[in-house]
Amino acid sequence: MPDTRIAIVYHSGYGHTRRQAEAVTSGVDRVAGAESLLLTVEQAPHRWDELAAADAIVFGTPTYVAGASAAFKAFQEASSNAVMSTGYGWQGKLAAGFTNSGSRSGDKLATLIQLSLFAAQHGMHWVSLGLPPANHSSTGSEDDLNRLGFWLGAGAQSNVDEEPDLAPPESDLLTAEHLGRRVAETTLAFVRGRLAAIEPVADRPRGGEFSIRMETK
Ligand SMILES: Cc1cc2nc3c(=O)[nH]c(=O)nc-3n(C[C@H](O)[C@H](O)[C@H](O)COP(=O)(O)O)c2cc1C
Repeated sequence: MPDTRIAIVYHSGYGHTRRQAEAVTSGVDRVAGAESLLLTVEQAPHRWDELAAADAIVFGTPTYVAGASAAFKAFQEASSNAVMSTGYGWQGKLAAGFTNSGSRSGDKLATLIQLSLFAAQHGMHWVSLGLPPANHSSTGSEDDLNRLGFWLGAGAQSNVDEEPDLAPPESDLLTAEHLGRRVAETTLAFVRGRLAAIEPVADRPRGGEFSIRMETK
């Protein structure tokens, strides 16, 4: 049994963002105690129970016309009925995001902001990329991790005349893998910390079944 399960929900029209999603998944699976669940936005609406059981959800979409793709937006809207309206089941989960587009900028930041607002509307805790920006000096290169210089999530860039076996480049896939590993490690710390904060009823002076141990200096 893994200690934590992390879902990755993504859309990819032509396969490039799928490569990024697979890299996030492999980053999650590199962390002992963590297990990934990779779902497309087409599959996710049939798997709400499995998403409810995950401790974290990583959202991924191509940037189409300066925002998430219409297919990803449809998943967002479906979650409003299926998750928000039925009791905010994703509240307290961790979240992160990634996006891929044709241009180096391509307005990907707008998409990452959109994903983080989506997580906030669900009451989730956002995990940032956690890498310094790179490829911004005379010694930088396209091979650097985080070559596109994002903080909010993982960015990738795919030349529009290249198939997914060539684009996005390895540096962007390694950046996505880093995000997956970071989300898994952060989620494990969060889940284990939450468990450690819960005392069994026998240790409680009064009240219900569990108490949260509040320690003050
Ligand atoms: C409808 C549409 C809109 C797009 N808009 C943008 C854009 O705003 N910025 C950008 O850099 N690339 C844009 N692109 C290019 C895609 O982001 C790029 O080809 C990406 O790799 C596609 O990912 P996918 O193969 O996972 O669908 C657009 C592509 C399409 C089809």
